[in-house]
Amino acid sequence: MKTTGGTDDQKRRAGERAAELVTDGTTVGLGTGSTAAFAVRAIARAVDDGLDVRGVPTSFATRELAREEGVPLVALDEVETLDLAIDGADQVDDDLNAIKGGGAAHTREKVVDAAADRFVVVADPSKTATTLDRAVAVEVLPDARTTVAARLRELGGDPTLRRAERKDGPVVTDNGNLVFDCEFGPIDDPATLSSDLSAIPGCVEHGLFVGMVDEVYVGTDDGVEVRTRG
Ligand SMILES: O=C[C@H](O)[C@H](O)[C@H](O)COP(=O)(O)O
Repeated sequence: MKTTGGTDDQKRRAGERAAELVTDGTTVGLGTGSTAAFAVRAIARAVDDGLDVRGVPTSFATRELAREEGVPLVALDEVETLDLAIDGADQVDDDLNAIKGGGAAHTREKVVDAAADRFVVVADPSKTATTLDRAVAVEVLPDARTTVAARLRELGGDPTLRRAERKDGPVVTDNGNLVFDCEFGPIDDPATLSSDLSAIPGCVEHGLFVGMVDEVYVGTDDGVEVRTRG
């Protein structure tokens, strides 16, 4: 379920600017998606030029990309903290709360992004909103999909099991789970919804990232707008 309306140039500007934050010795979380991919490629070029970094990939897809491009990698279970994480988002509000998971990678992304001293989202103008209102991705244990769907409806949501493209059946995440896309309409209180979703047994992780993002780099047609929390 991709929701972006931005251009590749906008995404490239955001990704490349964020990649400039990577300095010698940095352990950097490598986000997932089309915007974060520009940062990964820019980091790879810096590695070619001699930069010493360790990348922590947030998905199978990003691990493959980073390997192809030549970014040295370290596994998530080998790090306790990261210096920096650079990741995309499906939507970011004025308080820098975000919705992620359009590529079903939000569970590992949240682990990596939360462990980073500095978490920078790279985005294009189509991702910005005053109030979050996109569907929230909810990764669920396969056997818990019926009970979790019922709890999501009790919270006012309208969950739809994400279907795979070019495969019959549902999307299966890198962790072997399923994903609901859950419509809540405008989310006036992301913090409360985030807590409520986290409390559902069988919900592995959801795509609301509340109070986690330090900066958003929004690539525009002629530059990069930097938004900072607070
Ligand atoms: O699961 C995927 C991630 O959360 C992505 O970072 C998010 O969907 C944004 O992807 P894109 O930059 O391709 O719009």
